Amino acid sequence: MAPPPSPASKLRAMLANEKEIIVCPGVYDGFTARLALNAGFEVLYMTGAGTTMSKLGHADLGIATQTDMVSHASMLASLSPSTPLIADADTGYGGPLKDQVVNKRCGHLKNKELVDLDTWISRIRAAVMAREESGGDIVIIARTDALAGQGYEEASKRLRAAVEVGADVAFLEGVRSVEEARRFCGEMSGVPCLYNCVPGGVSPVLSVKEGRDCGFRVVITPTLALGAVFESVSEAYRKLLEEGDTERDGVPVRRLFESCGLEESVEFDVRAGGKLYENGV
Ligand SMILES: C[C@](O)(C(=O)O)[C@H](CC(=O)O)C(=O)O
Repeated sequence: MAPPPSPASKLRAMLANEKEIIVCPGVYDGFTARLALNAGFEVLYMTGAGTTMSKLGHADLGIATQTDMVSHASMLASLSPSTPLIADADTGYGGPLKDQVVNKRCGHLKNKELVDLDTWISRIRAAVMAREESGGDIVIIARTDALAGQGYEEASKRLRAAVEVGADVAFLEGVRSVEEARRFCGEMSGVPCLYNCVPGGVSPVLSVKEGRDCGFRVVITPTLALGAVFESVSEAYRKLLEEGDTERDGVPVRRLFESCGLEESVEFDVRAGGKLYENGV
């Protein structure tokens, strides 16, 4: 029997289908990844900002290390090994990928500093070489932050150069208008383009349909889950502190565990001959 396709080749096949727009919910921990999988998403996006906030409790200022990102991505990928995971690799930590200085910041903050084109391209090339040497087929997404400080022409030149050395997808960070978005997708002539949808950032918030109409092939929503948790958890904590409300109608704990694979884990153990859970949990 042929081995199942790798998640990377699944993502490649989705990218090859020009009619398709790949919608990637931002996930920042195992729980949000489970919720996204349970909802039925076919591709997940591990946000670096969310990883830094959830794992380290800090803002997106280049505080997370390569080890933080790799361990987080490995954990998320393990929850559904057949599901493609797009993982933020920031500036590559001394190697690839985005073109900010290593002390990067969220692309929607001010006064970003960039490395020069040659330095950035060597980062992308390093990722491409690592892919070749590993015999893998991961999809490399090149992101430039040049739009804010250096303008459209420079940003577009950088992305073209990145594609020339082997990047698969172009990510123009901080697109400023729908017109710019359309122009960019049109001019990248066939190279799949990614849209970063961040409320309160510098880019318009586009629906999936609007993103598709502009010509984007991939949409990521890095802060979607963070925003939802921010609102609802802040309110639940406020109610507990100020009103002593302990959530009488809260989500039953079993349902929470079930959302994270309770039944599958028990079933796996019983099938392996384990006795611990044979009478149920
Ligand atoms: C895409 C991004 O790099 C991320 O960490 O997911 C961030 C998202 C954000 O902070 O809103 C970005 O720099 O845009």
